[in-house]
Amino acid sequence: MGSEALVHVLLVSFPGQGHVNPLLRLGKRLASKGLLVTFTTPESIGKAMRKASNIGEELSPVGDGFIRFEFFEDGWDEDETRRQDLDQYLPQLEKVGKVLIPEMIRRNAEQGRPISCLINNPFIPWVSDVADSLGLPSAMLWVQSCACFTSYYYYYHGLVPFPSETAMEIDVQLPCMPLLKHDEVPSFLYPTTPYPFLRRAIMGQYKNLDKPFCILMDTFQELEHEIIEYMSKISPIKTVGPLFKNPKAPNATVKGDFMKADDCVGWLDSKPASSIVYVSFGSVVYLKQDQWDEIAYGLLNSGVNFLWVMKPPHKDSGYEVLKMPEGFLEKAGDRGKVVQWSPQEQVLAHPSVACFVTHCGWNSTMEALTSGMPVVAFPQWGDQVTDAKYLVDVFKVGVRMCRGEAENKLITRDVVEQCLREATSGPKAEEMKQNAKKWSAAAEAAVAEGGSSDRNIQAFVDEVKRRSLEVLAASGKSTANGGADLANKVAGNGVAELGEPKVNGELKVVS
Ligand SMILES: O=c1c(-c2ccc(O)cc2)coc2cc(O[C@@H]3O[C@H](CO)[C@@H](O)[C@H](O)[C@H]3O)cc(O)c12
Ligand SMILES: O=c1ccn([C@@H]2O[C@H](COP(=O)(O)OP(=O)(O)O)[C@@H](O)[C@H]2O)c(=O)[nH]1
Repeated sequence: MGSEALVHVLLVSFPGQGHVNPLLRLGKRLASKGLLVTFTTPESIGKAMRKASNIGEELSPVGDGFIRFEFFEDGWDEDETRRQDLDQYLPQLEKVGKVLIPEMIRRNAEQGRPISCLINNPFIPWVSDVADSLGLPSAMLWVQSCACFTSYYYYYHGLVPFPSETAMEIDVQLPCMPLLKHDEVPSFLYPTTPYPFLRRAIMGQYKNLDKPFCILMDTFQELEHEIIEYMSKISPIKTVGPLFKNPKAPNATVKGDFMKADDCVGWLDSKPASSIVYVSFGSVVYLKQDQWDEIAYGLLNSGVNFLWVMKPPHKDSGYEVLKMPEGFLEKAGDRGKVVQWSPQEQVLAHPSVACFVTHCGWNSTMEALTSGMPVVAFPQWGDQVTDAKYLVDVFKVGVRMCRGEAENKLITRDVVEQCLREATSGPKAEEMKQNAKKWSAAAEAAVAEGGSSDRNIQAFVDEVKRRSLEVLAASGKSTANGGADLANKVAGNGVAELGEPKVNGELKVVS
């Protein structure tokens, strides 16, 4: 069967690594269930992805379906510095996306691949408006935890008091969640956050939350059981995680890294079991030089082996380029390896790695839990502070090294050393390892055939197929004939002239 006959979904991603990774993983999961998936994000990132990963023009088979890429221009010059300012960049993406995405949809229909559903991640909520205007259904992939989804939901609707200028230090109690201390609430919600643009970006998604027919989440029922059950009654959520485990296509080579990972697996292989600490703060967090130095000395003094990711800052970010302390690399010798970007999935799965010093981004959190890897929590901002609370107090797989950037406290080398020792040897380390292994087994079961996330993905795929029949019935064509009629009905300005969708009982699912 050719890819033309498959139901086709378009995934539109915000151009950040922590957003592309989960959406692309969802794409592979949907493809493995027999859909044709087109993944799109701005060309500026497309260029980086093509260079770093195996992404070509062609269709890649994944399980029973296929995935392909198309990128769109964001309308700015390659070296435009305004991209660093989300208050300017997000409106620009919306302006060009509202023209170029409908054009992409029309082109695909003309080429015999009519699109049946749009899926976006947060920060680009206008994708649902584009879908609406074309009479297409849309879904959203939430890329943080359900606990954070709930926190933002309660904040947006003003359902409980949050820290405010007049009451900064109040704790927040949300249903089915542990009490969050004021500094465990996602930090974009503090009145003092240095990143109000990220709060605005997230709130923009909540303004449009009634548009997607489904909110997919990269978490799993067993992990956040009570809060998922509670929020399911309020919002059409479906948990489909951990997305980075794909049992039907485990070796799919399609990856969305923006930077080529440095080769470090040979070095990991050369070290004894459970002897290495892996240190990474994700793709957007940058520490200050004095904090970096303390971590370096903490690593040296603890005597552990370590793999440390030191990624260069974006040239327009305004961050200082960090340096290792004088003589650090010589003192570490073969005990340590510093890389610019790591193949994190492989690192976390490696038997030589004992624990993960992480900024607790949600992707890193899910990857650690799923890999059965204990963590040392070093959150900075946003959802990271909430994720750290869960890793340490709820999932019980972590040691806390700090409480977040808002604390404005230098974590000394002695504290770093002490946390590393606690996480790598002794009874606490053993207990965390056992807990991490339990989460890993629960995660495997959730994505295995018939598991909670697998059932939810299957139900979503079935729903997309059902709705695709409605869309095609409304355009008077079936997928097999290319849906050129739909293409004709999509006007140049992106406004579809379709009537009310209606089901045509005679059409059959063609895949
Ligand atoms: O890429 C960005 C950009 C950005 C700015 C300019 C530009 O031209 C392109 C991109 C801004 O904020 C981000 C924030 C992020 O938060 C991260 O988002 C994850 C998923 O929501 C969380 O789990 C993590 O904790 C959190 O650190 C992740 C990102 O990838 C980005
Ligand atoms: O050296 C690195 C550092 C990070 N990552 C990946 O980048 C993503 C980072 O997402 P996360 O939500 O953890 O943090 P963010 O970068 O969004 O703050 C995760 O999928 C990591 O596996 C990676 O592949 N290599």
